[in-house]
Amino acid sequence: MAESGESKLKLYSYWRSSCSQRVRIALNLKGLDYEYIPVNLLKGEQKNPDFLKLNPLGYVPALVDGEIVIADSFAILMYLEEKYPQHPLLPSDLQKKALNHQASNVVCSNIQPLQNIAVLSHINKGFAALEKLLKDCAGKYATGDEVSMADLFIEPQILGAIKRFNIDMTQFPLLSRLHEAYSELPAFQNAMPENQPDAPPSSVTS
Ligand SMILES: N[C@@H](CCC(=O)N[C@@H](CS)C(=O)NCC(=O)O)C(=O)O
Repeated sequence: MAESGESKLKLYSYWRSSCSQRVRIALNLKGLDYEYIPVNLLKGEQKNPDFLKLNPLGYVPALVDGEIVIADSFAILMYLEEKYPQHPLLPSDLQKKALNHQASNVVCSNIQPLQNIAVLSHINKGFAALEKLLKDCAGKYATGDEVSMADLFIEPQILGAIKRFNIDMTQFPLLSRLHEAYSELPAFQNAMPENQPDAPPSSVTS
């Protein structure tokens, strides 16, 4: 909820953007009301001069909180984490916290930027690394039995891999199990691409 005297958070998002989806999950988990502002990447709206004022790189997501503008999902999540400590995304245990940072960065740096047809093999490599990284610490979720930051990075990437790139996730049993667990959580369900206001009707079955 917006605190009194504060304007409502605004999220510039694209329904199918995994980077935007991470932030949507965080906003949902923390129970924060926000205005959804669609940016149609296929129409090139991320390159509109008005949007470039928010993020000169021309990427979604971007979060606007009053006078504060933050682009880049990682920076947004850190901001939300500090300003709205409810439902912490980072465990207090230092090792698990570091593991969350590491897993998040595997997605951020080694999977998502490479997510196009020519480089699908990099996605498989990143998923294989995540399987190894998490094998000794995963509980119901990536680093234990509570949802934490790594989960927010992992699920949109799995969804994208399945729905857009037809990657066979059975080769990644741990990630497949986590995917099942996420699919039962309302915060994750409500953040799904097809449940966003700018999703085309046909996306429900895609
Ligand atoms: N590191 C950035 C990456 C942002 C990013 O790559 N966003 C993609 C969508 S997931 C985008 O806006 N692409 C638009 C384009 O390539 O023109 C983040 O995590 O927010």
